Amino acid sequence: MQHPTALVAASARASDSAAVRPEALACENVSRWFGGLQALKSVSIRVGQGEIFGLVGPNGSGKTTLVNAITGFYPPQEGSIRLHGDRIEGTRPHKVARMGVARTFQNVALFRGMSVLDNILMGRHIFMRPSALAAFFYPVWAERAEIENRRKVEDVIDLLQLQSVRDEHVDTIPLGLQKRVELARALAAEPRLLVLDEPMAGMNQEEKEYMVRFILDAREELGLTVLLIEHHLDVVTAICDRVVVLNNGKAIAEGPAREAMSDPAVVAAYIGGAAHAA
Ligand SMILES: Nc1ncnc2c1ncn2[C@@H]1O[C@H](COP(=O)(O)OP(=O)(O)OP(=O)(O)O)[C@@H](O)[C@H]1O
Repeated sequence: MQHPTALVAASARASDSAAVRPEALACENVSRWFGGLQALKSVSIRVGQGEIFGLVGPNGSGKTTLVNAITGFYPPQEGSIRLHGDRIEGTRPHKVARMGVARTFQNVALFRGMSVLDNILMGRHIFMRPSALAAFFYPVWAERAEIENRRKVEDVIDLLQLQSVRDEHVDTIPLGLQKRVELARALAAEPRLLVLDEPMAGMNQEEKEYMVRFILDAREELGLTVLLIEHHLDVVTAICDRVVVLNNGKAIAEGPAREAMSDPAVVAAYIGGAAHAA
């Protein structure tokens, strides 16, 4: 297992080609208010296919609000969002999911009382049709679909090395593994864009290193684009091709992670804010 900082060179090489990648996601002048509070102020980002793009900024800067705008939970009141060229602003979350966007949440959001395997299978729900009727009229089709769902889930279990806990209840496994199960459930949906909201929150160093490795493996093997909200700045500089830094709802820097993070406006925002970088 490589330490995250050992991955800087690979990330730097990847960023060289970031500008010429085809577009996966583009937000243009996205704004969102909550009552009198403007949480996003005309934010624009462009994410290339296959990039790991970091969303960084002090607490309350608007990172989750931008992710919620993209995934349809809180549509923007101004601006546009394109996913692989299609306009999606205002699209409902389940439709955005069907268009190939999967996300994990800041606080672990697993189905308590269910096994690791069943939680990951839930990630396949977007491929499941009204099954009772289908199973009655098309038993062969339903059986094939079930086999395919289970095969995909087994692939994800192998990729994220979850074999040893596959039958455990999620409540009984450590937080680091719960976060990995959440990632597995997102990958089971076969997304093109994977949105990770603080996947390493609350993790120790070893758990962080595993998570870094799995995100890189998933990007590599599944050809994903990744949008990553992360407070651990060592991880951000190690694995993100590019980042945008938000502060008070505004984008104050964008570019390769190291350059953006050393921008004087970013340093000032972090000193002035409540950053809890590692
Ligand atoms: N549903 C909501 N209702 C009202 N205000 C909200 C809502 N969601 C976010 N906000 C406000 O919008 C601002 C941006 O919040 P957001 O959660 O996007 O920040 P963040 O950068 O993700 O913060 P953190 O790093 O702490 O998760 C904050 O002032 C927050 O209180």
